[in-house]
Amino acid sequence: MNFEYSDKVKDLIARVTEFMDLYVYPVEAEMHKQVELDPWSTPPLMEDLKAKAKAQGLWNLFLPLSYGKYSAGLTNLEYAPLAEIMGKVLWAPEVFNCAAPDTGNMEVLAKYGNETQKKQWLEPLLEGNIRSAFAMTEPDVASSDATNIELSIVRDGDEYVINGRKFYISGACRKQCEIMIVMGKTDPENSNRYIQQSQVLVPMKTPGVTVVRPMKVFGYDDAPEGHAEVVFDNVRVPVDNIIMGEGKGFEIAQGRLGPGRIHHCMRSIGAAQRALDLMCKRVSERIVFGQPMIKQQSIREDIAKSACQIEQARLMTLKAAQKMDTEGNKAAKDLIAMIKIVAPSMALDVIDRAIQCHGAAGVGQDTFLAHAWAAQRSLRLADGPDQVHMMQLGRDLVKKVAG
Ligand SMILES: Cc1cc2nc3c(=O)[nH]c(=O)nc-3n(C[C@H](O)[C@H](O)[C@H](O)COP(=O)(O)OP(=O)(O)OC[C@H]3O[C@@H](n4cnc5c(N)ncnc54)[C@H](O)[C@@H]3O)c2cc1C
Repeated sequence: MNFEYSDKVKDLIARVTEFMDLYVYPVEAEMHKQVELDPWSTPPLMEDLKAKAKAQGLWNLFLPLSYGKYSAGLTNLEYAPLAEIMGKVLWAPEVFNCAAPDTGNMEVLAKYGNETQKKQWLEPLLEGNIRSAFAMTEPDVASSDATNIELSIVRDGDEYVINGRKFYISGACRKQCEIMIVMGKTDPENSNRYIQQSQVLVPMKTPGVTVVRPMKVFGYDDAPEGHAEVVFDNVRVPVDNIIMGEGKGFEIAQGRLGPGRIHHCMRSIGAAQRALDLMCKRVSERIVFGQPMIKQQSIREDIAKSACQIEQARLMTLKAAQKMDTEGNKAAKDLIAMIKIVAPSMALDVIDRAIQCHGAAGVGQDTFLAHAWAAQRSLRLADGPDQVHMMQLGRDLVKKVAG
């Protein structure tokens, strides 16, 4: 394995770092103020930053080479250090049009959408002109098992009629969110539970779609993105809005998750690294019992353990990314599961230590730590709870050895 970056990637790392230093970190407080004023709209500051990033060619870096004309030309391995830098500020990935759930939705449309769907939805998403959501989880069933999904999609002539309730649908609260990819069942009685599901494009403004409320994450509403509870009450869309065809929902969901999961992990590493950097600064400045905190052995251990954990996770992420690039997402399945199990918990450990070093300030609003902790804790659920990855990984590893 060779994780030495090419000159092209070194240049991008320098440019994304400089962009963050010049334009993102200095406006973190201002961004929060703008969000508070109008929680469910894209803040004007975000639009300014997007325009700057786009003008500098720091745009859509996430889309791997295999997506042809839509790709910015980077492999997963090359994108990893860039996503890590963006992950240091929760809202920064959007500045570069590299934020979930849009990234996953763009990948789905690029890979599985037809030409009309691409024109109508992928192109404005790639331009950053609209936002999107992916609606799978339902409050009434254990949604970590996609075969449980109950939302019904029934064909009626040239239309599908959709009924059901979803929650924690990231992005759907935002006024600029125009399209949802909705997972439901077109064939609930099929004896094969993996072809009961389909994915359908539902414009947010379709009659019968209601955003009931923003769900919270440890008290955070994560505006302007938010995580919506959404009701579908006799929602009608043309049959052409189906992606790939009936019964393909599960297959598309599987195809979407590999890249999305590893992108989350890259950003988790960035969040952990920023927490460690803050911790280092704090312990060298703060005097406890007559000397800087760093003079204490336990603090040095916290710093050392955090650095070890971050580097382990980083290397594992790079290995998974490289395998995706060289052998495909399916071949990298085990490594992606491993890093999805490891990275958010690692980030939680590191952020928790950083919180402790910061005392009360660590749980407050003056550092990014508390919100970062909440986001990383959610990631142990979102895109599949840890236990589901472990269940599948354990099963597959044993199969390889014992047949
Ligand atoms: C901040 C946030 C954003 C999200 N964004 C989206 C989104 O945009 N779109 C969307 O569709 N969903 C989204 N989700 C939902 C998320 O994907 C689901 O919460 C997740 O898939 C788990 O489904 P569930 O909540 O129904 O939990 P359940 O399926 O009810 O599982 C509950 C718990 O059961 C345990 N469990 C499950 N299986 C096993 C097992 N095999 N062995 C042992 N224990 C097990 C796990 O501890 C699991 O956490 C988001 C969630 C959060 C918190």
